[in-house]
Amino acid sequence: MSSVVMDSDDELDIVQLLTKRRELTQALLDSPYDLILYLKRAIVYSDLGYPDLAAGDGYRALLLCDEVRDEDFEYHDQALSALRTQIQENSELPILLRHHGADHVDPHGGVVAMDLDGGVGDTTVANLVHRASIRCYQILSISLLLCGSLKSALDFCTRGLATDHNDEELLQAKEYILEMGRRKLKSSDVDINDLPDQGLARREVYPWNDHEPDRCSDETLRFLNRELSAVSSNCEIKATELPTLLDGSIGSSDTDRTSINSVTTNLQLGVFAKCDIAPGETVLDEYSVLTANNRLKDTLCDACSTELPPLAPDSSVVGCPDCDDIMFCNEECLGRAQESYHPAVCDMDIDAIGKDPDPKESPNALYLLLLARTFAMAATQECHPLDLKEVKFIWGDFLPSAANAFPTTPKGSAGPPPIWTLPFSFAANISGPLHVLEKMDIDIYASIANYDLWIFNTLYSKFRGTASARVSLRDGRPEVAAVHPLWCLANHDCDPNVQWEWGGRMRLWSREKRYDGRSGGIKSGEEILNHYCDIDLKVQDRREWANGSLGGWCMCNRCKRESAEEEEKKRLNGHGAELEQEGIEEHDMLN
Ligand SMILES: C[S@@+](CC[C@H](N)C(=O)[O-])C[C@H]1O[C@@H](n2cnc3c(N)ncnc32)[C@H](O)[C@@H]1O
Repeated sequence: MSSVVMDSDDELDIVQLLTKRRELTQALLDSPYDLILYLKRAIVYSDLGYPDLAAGDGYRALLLCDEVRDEDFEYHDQALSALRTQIQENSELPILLRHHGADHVDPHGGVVAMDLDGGVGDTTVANLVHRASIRCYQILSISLLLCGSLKSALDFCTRGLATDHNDEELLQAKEYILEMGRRKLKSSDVDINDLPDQGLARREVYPWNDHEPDRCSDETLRFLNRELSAVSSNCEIKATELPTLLDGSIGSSDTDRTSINSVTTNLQLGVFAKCDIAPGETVLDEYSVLTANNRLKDTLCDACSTELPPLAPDSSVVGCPDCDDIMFCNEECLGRAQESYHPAVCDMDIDAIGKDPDPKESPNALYLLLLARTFAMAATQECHPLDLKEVKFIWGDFLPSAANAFPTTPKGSAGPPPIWTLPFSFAANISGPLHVLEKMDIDIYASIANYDLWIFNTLYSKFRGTASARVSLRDGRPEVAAVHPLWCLANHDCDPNVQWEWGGRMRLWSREKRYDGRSGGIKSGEEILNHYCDIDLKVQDRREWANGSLGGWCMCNRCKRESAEEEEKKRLNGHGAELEQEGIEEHDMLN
């Protein structure tokens, strides 16, 4: 894994930019409808190397431009008053609105004479909003390009050029987007509808994220073991050294990988037997409301996402007394929903979001729905989303910020660096979550303390590393997803000693027999070896899956042995032992 070497000047810059970001965030908490503050923070994010977060702020600023322009809009008065204050107090506005900080395409391009002369009349405001909206389009076009979200980048660029068809920065941005589009599509003709929108962003504990716990501390382990004792009598959670997994592009044989992996381990959590567990005995039985399903008007429980029992006169099925069409398995599920998430979405017309998606959008839609459920839990429980106990302690597969700090430039952009492993698109990470919040009647400006883009990204990182899915029997696509915060602490092995089934509750029990017919049972002190993939797959298929889902090849004893056997077979057949690996598209457990 490569990282960027930084000198002390770079570090000083970063410290200063982080201070600016903190001050601007505080200013936004005090004045949430100020589009200029959003633009300023977007530029800081861009200079810090977070184009996804820059795009998020550019988009909120663009929405606020509409609020200023249209007096019928909900936040018109607040947005206009914040802008008038900026005009009166901020003499640097014309400079800010001219061009883009560090990533600007032409530092002197697009300069428009702007006379603010301290006036706050309609003409000044109209001029300023016009210029600000172009600035938003510039930031969105370049930032989305850097994340690889090309279709949205071109869409915003085209909208910007419709506002000012001579804007040099937008014209240049359009060239860059088309150039990358031609390379991606391997064609000289670029149709916006063919451009990819699925890009990547940095997956990390942001330097300002103070919600993450020390996952291996005594305090965390005490808390988690208290939670575990409610769903398991024979296991405990402990810190454990795991081999650091390397992605499939580094070395092709097990010999390469074993020599690299043998020196690298990292401290994570795992689940261990605290007494002998007999074959067939239950290991864990966990209920979660952090579930989602993407079937519109289907017969699933809204809380646990299991199939509802048949509707008969003595059926246990109950509906919410205050809204239509929302059904639960029984009073227990209704009760859990009422105490944990349902009041925030009761009768809110939120049901259609993410439902019946285009098949290739199925996993993204489920993750967005998990995000929506988290928002509802946070709002109902009046808690920060990252402090919910179902979310706070789960694995996020984060990389250190320094490893992610790749300089990116729109010129000749090859797309986001592959070390950025969080799948990102404008729809899934920016507009989708904001749409959910609006449907929940949450003010998307006044609530950034709880619902800022970096928080959505942190949630996505966690869900992509831990959610399990059920696929449709009709078309094999994922249609139901859930996070079981304790189940997901058990590590993977292709020779698992447990089996699991998820139907309302996640049940884990000791296998009667291991995959090769050995008898089951787990000895006290042994690790609970879960399985996240189909263990009947061949070793190469399991490894391809693990490369995308675990973040590297599985190095369990079974994989190492079977892979050596395959290599030997190939050698004997004279085919060579090279294994082709596909590039990583997605790191998640749903795929
Ligand atoms: C769902 S989490 C499992 C629990 C995790 N160890 C924790 O601390 O919460 C999945 C992550 O655990 C790690 N992991 C699971 N099984 C592993 C294995 N067999 N070898 C190495 N790492 C493993 C990988 O980093 C993977 O991304």
